[in-house]
Amino acid sequence: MSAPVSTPTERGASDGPAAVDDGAPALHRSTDTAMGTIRRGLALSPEFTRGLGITLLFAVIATVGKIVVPMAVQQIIDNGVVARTGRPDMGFVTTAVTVCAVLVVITAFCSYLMNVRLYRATESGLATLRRRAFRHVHDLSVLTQNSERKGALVSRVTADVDQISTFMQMGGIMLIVSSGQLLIATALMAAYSWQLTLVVWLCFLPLLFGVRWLQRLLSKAYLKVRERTGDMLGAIGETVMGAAVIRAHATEERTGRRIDDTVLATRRAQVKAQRLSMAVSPFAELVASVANAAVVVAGVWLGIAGELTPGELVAFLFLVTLFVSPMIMATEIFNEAQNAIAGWRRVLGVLDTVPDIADPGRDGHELPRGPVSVGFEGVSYAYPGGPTVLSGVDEEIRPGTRIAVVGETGSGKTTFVKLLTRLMDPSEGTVLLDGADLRRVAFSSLRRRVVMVPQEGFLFDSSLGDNIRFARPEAADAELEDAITELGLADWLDGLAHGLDTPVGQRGESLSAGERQLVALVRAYVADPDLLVLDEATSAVDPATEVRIQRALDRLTRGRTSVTIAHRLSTAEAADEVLVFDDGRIAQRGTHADLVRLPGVYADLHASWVHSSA
Ligand SMILES: Nc1ncnc2c1ncn2[C@@H]1O[C@H](COP(=O)(O)OP(=O)(O)OP(=O)(O)O)[C@@H](O)[C@H]1O
Repeated sequence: MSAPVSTPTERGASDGPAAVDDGAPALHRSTDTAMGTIRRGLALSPEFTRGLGITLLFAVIATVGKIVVPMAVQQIIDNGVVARTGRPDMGFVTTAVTVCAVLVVITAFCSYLMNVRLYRATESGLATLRRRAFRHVHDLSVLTQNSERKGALVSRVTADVDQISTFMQMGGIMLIVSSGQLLIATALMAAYSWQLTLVVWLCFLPLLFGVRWLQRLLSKAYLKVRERTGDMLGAIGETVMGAAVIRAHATEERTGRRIDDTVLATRRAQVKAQRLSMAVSPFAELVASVANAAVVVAGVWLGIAGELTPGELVAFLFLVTLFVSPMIMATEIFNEAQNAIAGWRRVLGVLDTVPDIADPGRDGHELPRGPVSVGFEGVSYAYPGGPTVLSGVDEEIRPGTRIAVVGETGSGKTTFVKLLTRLMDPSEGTVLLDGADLRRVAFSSLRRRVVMVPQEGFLFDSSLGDNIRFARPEAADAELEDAITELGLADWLDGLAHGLDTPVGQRGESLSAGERQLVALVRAYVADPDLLVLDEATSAVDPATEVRIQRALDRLTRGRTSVTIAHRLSTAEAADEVLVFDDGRIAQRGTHADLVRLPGVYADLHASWVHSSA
């Protein structure tokens, strides 16, 4: 693919541990505690709390409205059905019912408005969180991304965010309503009878303590669920991507067993968490039944003592229901909240991973246009936690030179070009472009000047034209056609029934391997870089395509500085100079003609090339 060096962040071995800087406002960084996680989550998506005051006002009205019915019942029983005159007062009953009906309608409307506002706020907040998380994943270095399976990474920004969404939309709304309902019910119950209120609270206290204890267990259990889900999605994603290899090696059964293991592990984690959470609701219902029974007994006793009217006792029983439902609801929300906090933690975990290759941004150096010179000064590199794989590289590449990089497998060629394109920073030493330390060059400038064409260019499921203009979306069809002609590929384009509109399929699978290489080369040509870094494809193509590729490569590299990891003898022969890698060092440098005559690594390589093509 000729994508510009736009993933310029790769974790160098010298980097310290990940700290936090996601460009977000200064945040409370702790996610150790549930509150810390919620605070950070809310600060990252301010939409969650925007306009919360008005939403709360509707919530208060909607909640206060709930006490209208119990109060009306009490009034109707005590002052309507049993009026002071001794006869039912139908006028009072009618007025009370009418007022009650109006208030219930207002309450329902406020409840609707509250819901709409909360949904809107949570959806906006989640959209921000998703966008932030996806962008951040793109800012992370290839090395950091590779340390986690792609599926697991995707799960962090999809499934985990969805989990937060479930809580924010269902639980969040209920939490506000339930807390208000609990407070109001308590206040009104106390107004009717403080003794009965005490009875109710005494019944519920064990539940509160029990829930706090369960919170810790549930928190761990749900974090495990989220981790297992990530593993499962990662494993499934990987096997879907690698389906062809799995089939080719007939490892369906073994792969299936691996997937089964992750599915079973997820199931086990879910069952464990659910078993814990299921204990909460029956316990709450038991407590509620005990509270109701205790209120009836104590209420009748208080009534006999003349401290409670029948209407007040009936109203109190209504209020106990009003009290119990948020209590039970709160325990359920609590489960959702644990799950959501676990999800939030994992999303924040992604955001807390520092892009380890920093863009100097506006303060960065702008490279002037024209063929680039490249310098390596005392460059060494070790992958994180690994041995040194490149050491003491001191090289100068003059502007406009075509360099072929050759060497045994594992000798450090790819590492060399990754450092050159700043996919990683050296552990020691400096890489220079036009004399400027690569670390000081602005990404925008680097992306314009330097383009890397990997072995297997990634094609997007779009048309041929769209894939070619990937780096320059504004390029018109005529420009693309000119580029194709200039690279000597007009006959290839003419042979395609739909020309630039040819659909390439997912990952370019509707094209042949050779054609995908051609697309990658034209894409790089259209991007018009000054330094081209190529990893020559190793896949065999038919002779006609091979000729086209060679012709295109020759024209593409003309007048530019180019560094090509060469897997073919012809590429090394055509280069101005050859860099020969051996065990992480540059063992030889020179023209093909000179090197081939000297005994050494290159002569051996050449011999094996000649032998294999004989
Ligand atoms: N991401 C990585 N993490 C750890 N070690 C790595 C990583 N990539 C490469 N290496 C190691 O670095 C060494 C050099 O690898 P490199 O890919 O640069 O070799 P190469 O010459 O390009 O090989 P090939 O021709 O097979 O592509 C090898 O020993 C390899 O195992």
